[in-house]
Formats: sequence, structure tokens, C-alpha cells
Amino acid sequence: MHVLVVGGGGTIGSTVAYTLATQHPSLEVTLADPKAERAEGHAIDLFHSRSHAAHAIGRPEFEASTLGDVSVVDPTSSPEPDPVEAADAIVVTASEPRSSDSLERGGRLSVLERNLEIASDLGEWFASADPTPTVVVANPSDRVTHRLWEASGWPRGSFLGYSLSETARIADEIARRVSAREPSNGDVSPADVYCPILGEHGEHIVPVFSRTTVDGRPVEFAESERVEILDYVRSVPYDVIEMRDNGDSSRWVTGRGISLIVSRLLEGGTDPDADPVCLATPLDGEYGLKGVTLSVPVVLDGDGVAEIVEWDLSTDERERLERAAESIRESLGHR
Ligand SMILES: NC(=O)C1=CN([C@@H]2O[C@H](COP(=O)(O)OP(=O)(O)OC[C@H]3O[C@@H](n4cnc5c(N)ncnc54)[C@H](O)[C@@H]3O)[C@@H](O)[C@H]2O)C=CC1
Ligand SMILES: O=C([O-])CC(=O)C(=O)O
Repeated sequence: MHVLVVGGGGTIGSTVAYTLATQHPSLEVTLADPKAERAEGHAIDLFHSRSHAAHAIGRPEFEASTLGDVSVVDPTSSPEPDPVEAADAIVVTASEPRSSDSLERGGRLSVLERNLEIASDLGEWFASADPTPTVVVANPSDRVTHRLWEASGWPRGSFLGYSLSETARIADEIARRVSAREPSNGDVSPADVYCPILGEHGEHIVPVFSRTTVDGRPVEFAESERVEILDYVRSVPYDVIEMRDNGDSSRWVTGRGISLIVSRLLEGGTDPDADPVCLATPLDGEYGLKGVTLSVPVVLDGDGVAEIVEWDLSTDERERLERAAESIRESLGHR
């Protein structure tokens, strides 16, 4: 199996590559980045991280001879053989560098113009290869996913815009609040919270409070609490960036979330009996929306989105989803 990480010399791309490389020792990983030397530095380090399997403490449960390679290509030099053709899954983290106006809430939109150009170029590159499931991380991820889909000519189900970190963040905040309500019951773990999030990866997130459960039981929040929960989810990634001296963004939650999605894709998909996962995919009438890409519940197979699940939403959730769609359409110039 082979995963291509486009933007693999950067923070998120290299973190995804590390997570996948250690989880799947035989996986071939290619890092595509115009900063090829930087990517090569990651590739050498990553390959050595796999070599711990040669030590007794590595306790290899696989043949050392099956260790996958970690290689580098410069996407601007028409690499041959084409790594897009070789890939079983692709992750796109290619992005303009973070600018000073990307450090505040809403900052994901500051790289819109340049990242749409990068997406158009990547789409042209992808177009000559067979459709391959592609997880899009570069911000603003829903708009970039949409542009990449349009430029590639691949089926819409090939594209999955990544927004799952928000689901992890809201679970943490809900667990804290529910624990504080009844301290005598002990702490609730975020792992016991289910609160899917639809909509934009940004200000227009749509937490589905009508389906939220703790330990499998429905849980209610007053409107004031909902506002505070939303505020936490929107703000915390920017707090993380600031705490790290305005350097890297949330590489660990993002790297782990993407690696889980790629792992499921390589295994042939998600369990159709399990809860669907919320990822951004181009819509064609689902939820009454067309010509826009935003997060909705999906079931995955080995090619990408096998099914978009249409949940019954409350009036407020539906209106919020429509507002998210409007905001995304507007910034893409689609009215
Ligand atoms: N969807 C999400 O939840 C998250 C999205 N992000 C976004 O992911 C993107 C990447 O973030 P970082 O890794 O921190 O940025 P970074 O600046 O460390 O890495 C971006 C990499 O893309 C490369 N690149 C630029 N143009 C390229 C092209 N045409 N082809 C291939 N590579 C190209 C750059 O050389 C650089 O190495 C950003 O847009 C960031 O906002 C980051 C975290 C979470
Ligand atoms: O703005 C960023 O690069 C970080 C981001 O999207 C996130 O962590 O959700």
C-alpha cells in the first residue's frame, strides 16, 4: 500500500507521515513538496524511526524485510513514475505559509486565494491519474476540497475535507461540563461523548446537539451553554497556535485524525453499522444543498465516500447548515 502526502515537508504533512509510518510498518510513504530538501530531512528521520524494529525493545511483529520506504518528490518537476498513479490514498496539506493575519479566529480564510490556486494546480496534476481517495487538510479545507474536485474531474466521492479535530475538541469540552454538573458521579471521559459536527471547518460549524450523547444517553444544554461550547471549539485551535509562539497549529490531533481516516480507507472503509463520520464532500442535493462542499455524515469504502447519510436535523441545525453553505459558496464566488 502506498500513501502520497502532498505538502509532506510541512508540519501537518510530516506529522501525518510519521503517524502512518509507525502504525503501518510496511506502508510506502511519498512526501511531495517543492521544499524537497526539507521533505528529505523528514523522510530520512521517518525511515530511521521505523528501524527501531531492529532492536529488541522494538519487538517487531512483522518481517524487518517488509519495512516500507519513505521517499520524496518535487511536485514542480513532473516526477516520473507519477506518485499520484502509484498512490492508494492521498493527503493534501500543501499550503501557503501561515501569515500574521491567520493567527486570529477566522484566520483560515486568510490563505484562501493562494490555496485555491495551489488546489487548481494539484487538480490538473491529479486529472491524468485514476481517481484515488484524497483527504484534504489545507485550509480553508472545505473550499480547497471543492476546488480540487472541480479541477481534477474525479468523482466527488474521492474527496474528503478534514474537519474531525472539531469533533475531538467538542467532546473534550462537553466531558468537562458534564463532569462539573454532577461531580459525585466522577469524571466523564471525552471518549464517552458523541457530538458530531457538520458544516464549515471554521466559524460556521454546526454541532448536532439533537444527536449528542454521553455514555449513550442524550444530554441537554441550555442555549447559553451551547454558545460557550461553540466558542471553545472555534477558539481553541488559535489558542494552541499562540501558545506555541505562533508557529505550528494543532499537529497532533490533526495528524492522528487524518491517519485514522487513511487507515480506514486502506482497509476498505468504515463499518456500515457504526456511526457515520463527518467529513466535507461535494453535495449534489443532499440536505437540500448543491454545488457546495461541507461536512456531512458519510460512510466510507476503499474509494472514498460510499454514502452520504441524511439525518433529521432540528430547524436551528438546518438553518445553521444553510448559513455555512452560503458562506462557503460566497467565498468561492458561487452564488
Ligand atoms: N483541516 C484542519 O483541521 C487543519 C488544517 N490545517 C491546514 O493545513 C495546511 C498545512 O499546515 P502546516 O503543515 O502547518 O503548514 P506548513 O507551512 O508547515 O506546510 C505546508 C507545506 O506545503 C508545501 N507546499 C506549498 N505549495 C505546494 C505545492 N504546490 N505542492 C506541494 N506542497 C506544497 C510547503 O512547501 C510546505 O512544506 C494549512 O493550510 C493549515 O491551515 C492545519 C491544521 C488543521
Ligand atoms: O488554522 C489552522 O491551521 C488550524 C486548524 O484549522 C485547526 O487546527 O483546526
